[in-house]
Amino acid sequence: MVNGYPNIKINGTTNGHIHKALETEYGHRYTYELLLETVHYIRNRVSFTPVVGVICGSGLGSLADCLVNPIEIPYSTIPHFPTSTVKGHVGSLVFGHLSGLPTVCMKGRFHYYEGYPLWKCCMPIRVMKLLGVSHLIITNAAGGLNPSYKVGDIMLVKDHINIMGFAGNNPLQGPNDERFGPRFPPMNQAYNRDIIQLAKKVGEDMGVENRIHEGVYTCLGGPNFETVAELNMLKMLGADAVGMSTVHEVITANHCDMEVFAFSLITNECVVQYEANNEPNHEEVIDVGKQREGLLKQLVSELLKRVFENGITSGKIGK
Ligand SMILES: O=P(O)(O)O[C@H]1O[C@H](CO)[C@@H](O)[C@H]1O
Ligand code: HPA
Repeated sequence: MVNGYPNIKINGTTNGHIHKALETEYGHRYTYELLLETVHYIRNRVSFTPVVGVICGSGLGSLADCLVNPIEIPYSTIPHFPTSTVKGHVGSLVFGHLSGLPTVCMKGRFHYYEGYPLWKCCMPIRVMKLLGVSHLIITNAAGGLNPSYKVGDIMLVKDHINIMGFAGNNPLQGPNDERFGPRFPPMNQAYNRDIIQLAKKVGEDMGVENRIHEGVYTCLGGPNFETVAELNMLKMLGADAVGMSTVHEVITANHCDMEVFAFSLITNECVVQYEANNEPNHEEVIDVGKQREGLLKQLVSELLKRVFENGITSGKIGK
């Protein structure tokens, strides 16, 4: 490997043309070294090493309010960081302690529809990894496809369908730097099963087990909400909830060997019939996030406490 590019040799010599082509195609991507500059900037401002990362979904930024002694760093001031452009995504990293654990919250994420390529949307995940984060909690607002889901319910993500990946759009595309992870990462145990079980138990103890489900999330590119035909297709494929984020983040986090737990707040029921006249909208999505913030804060704080009390590291079978 040379600067993250494969050192391709043809007839015994390194092929400069191929290098040049890769440079043009992928040279704009974040190298390991570039991300270290971002990490260096952050470390100069935060005195502790975060072990937990939380990505706050649309309207869920208040999860960061749980942090004790918060230090907030706007994305716009961090070297090489993209900026947030979506309502309900403030655009800052907040460091502090959550249930006694050193934590960093992303108050605002990056979406493909904002014009960022997937590798850019996922850049903060590698930054969190380099900072020391081992456990990542990913949250999102999503439309409920499963007819048993109601607005305000929580879906613990047990798996995903990477629709954008079907067309070859993947955050790991391009030269692979082994310092982040392997060329061909497995994805069949992408969501830590032990943490899912623990979250169900926390839900029971909070008396909200009837509002908590386990299901399959899928992500489309957005920004438009889906057509009736698209939603019916996604249902047939086995998706229980649909959104415009998370999947590529989960892939990037697994690639660099983080423990991942994700949940969706069901903010609207997907309209799967032509006769219905209700339409989804982003304001409603954010409102539902606000209505459920108390419950989600309690769930996340209690879950994290138990994850670390129980010493859950890998939720993978056989590890
Ligand atoms: O996935 P998060 O960021 O929670 O946001 C969801 O809400 C927005 C649509 O209202 C989309 O961005 C969708 O992905
Ligand atoms: N579709 C896609 N993304 C979403 C939805 C939806 O219905 N609700 C919240 N984010």
